[in-house]
Amino acid sequence: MQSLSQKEYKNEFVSAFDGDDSGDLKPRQTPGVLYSKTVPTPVKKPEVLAWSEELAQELGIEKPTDQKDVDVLGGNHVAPSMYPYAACYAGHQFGNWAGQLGDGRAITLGEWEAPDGKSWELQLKGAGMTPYSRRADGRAVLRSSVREYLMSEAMHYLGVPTTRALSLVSTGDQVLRDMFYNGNPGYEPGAIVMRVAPSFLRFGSFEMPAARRENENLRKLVDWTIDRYYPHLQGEGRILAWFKEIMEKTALLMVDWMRVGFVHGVMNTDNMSILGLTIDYGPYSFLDDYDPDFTPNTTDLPGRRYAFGKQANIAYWNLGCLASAIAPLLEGTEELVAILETYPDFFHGKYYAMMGDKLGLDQVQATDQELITRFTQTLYTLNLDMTIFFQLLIDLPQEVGTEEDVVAHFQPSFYRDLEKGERAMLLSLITDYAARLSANTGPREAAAQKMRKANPRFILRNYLLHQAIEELEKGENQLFLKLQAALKDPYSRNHDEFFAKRPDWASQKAGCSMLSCSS
Ligand SMILES: Nc1ncnc2c1ncn2[C@@H]1O[C@H](COP(=O)(O)OP(=O)(O)OP(=O)(O)O)[C@@H](O)[C@H]1O
Ligand SMILES: [Mg+2]
Repeated sequence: MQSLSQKEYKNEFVSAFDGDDSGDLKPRQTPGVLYSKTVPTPVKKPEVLAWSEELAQELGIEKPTDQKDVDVLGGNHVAPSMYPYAACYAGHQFGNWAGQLGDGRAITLGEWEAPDGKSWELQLKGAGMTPYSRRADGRAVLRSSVREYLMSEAMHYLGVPTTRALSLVSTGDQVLRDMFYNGNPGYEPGAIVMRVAPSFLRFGSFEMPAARRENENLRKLVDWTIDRYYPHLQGEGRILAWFKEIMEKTALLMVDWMRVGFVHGVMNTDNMSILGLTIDYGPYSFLDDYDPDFTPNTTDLPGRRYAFGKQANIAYWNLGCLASAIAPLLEGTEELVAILETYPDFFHGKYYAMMGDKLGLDQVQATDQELITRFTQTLYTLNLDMTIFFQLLIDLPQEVGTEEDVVAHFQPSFYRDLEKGERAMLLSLITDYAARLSANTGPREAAAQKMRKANPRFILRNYLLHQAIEELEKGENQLFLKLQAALKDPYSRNHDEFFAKRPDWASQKAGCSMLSCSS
């Protein structure tokens, strides 16, 4: 175990590429470089609110005991071997080219080598102005930092690829935010999350040099990324092979999001990880009642571009942007396009296999695809709670029984009374499902086991986060601690105090269902 302040950090990204070493924080375009040196701006009084001990153990990081370590987490101390920087990236936002964006409030401090030899970037989110802050302040509020801290860890324990969060620190400073975008800004407590990931490179990191026609930078970045993160890909054609892997990782990520009912909310290309990780926890949500049109992001309401059911398509679109960015490195685009076009089939194959696991099917036949579609249609039409419904499905009795029996069994997943036709719809689905389940080659218990692995029982619902944040702002952390414990064990029945639908009061309340990007 080593302490944050005494570690010898590596800075391999910085060593590999030209950067802007000036340290100047004035907002500006930085052509020709992939990053700018950025020292975090000190905060008034950093205090550790939360610490991810399991992650720290894995990385060999000592829990902060002295002020210097806490100061690293708050951006008040930069260890001598660190080279802190903000990365320069671009992006397509809501379908439009946005040009240079960059880390406007994220600062990578250095690379931490873990005992197993793996390297992790340590990054502060909310640590102050960078050359990419544009007109904003480089800060993050407690509300959004709690959401990022808890949710990235929750996703990890759900088995969904994600950036991780090591610590949550309050800064002692106030941050001005117009939370509802209604012209009524107010002060909120500031906070900083230390995130870790093998890399925070995004699709937008490649779009930037491509847009600037900096072919040398682009080629070097692609080569470096493959050597470091995809080292098994060597020789002729490796850029294509690399793109295929990113395509597959991204598709698998979408499948995982659909499995657990996660809606990201801001799938711009600058929020797409080159490693297929979930990155940037902003106005995200789990689904409560199943609705493919649900978007948690108030800014996204007009087009619902980032709604739950559109995520797989948006990922495809985003992969198209990445393909365009790397195309100049290839002789022609035919093969690249051919790989891209395998996405829909690849995704659908994995999607149906995943849904088969959720339903406990031994294998998914063509007729099962119809059954799967009936499930999602029924969930949607009847406004059923996704998570609770699949849990109840695991406990379905061998004998399905009458319509009353079925309705009573699934009652805990209802947000409203069902009409006559809806009750019949549910009965017929469940009857057909039970028949299909008995056609499995394995025993019923094997199906149940598969279902328990595919279907989370605890999800971090927005209203729970909202309540935990309200408490924290009053200086209480009871609910926060309970959620932090529950999220580590999401497939068990050990945290059934949270096994409940979103309460009525939370359905329209800001922060409990929908959120703005203000963070
Ligand atoms: N308070 C802020 N100060 C400076 N820049 C910001 C701020 N909030 C967002 N940005 C910048 O605006 C762009 C889009 O923001 P977005 O909400 O996707 O990212 P984010 O939540 O800040 O960070 P990340 O993607 O690193 O998790 C990014 O370039 C981001 O750095
Ligand atoms: Mg972002």
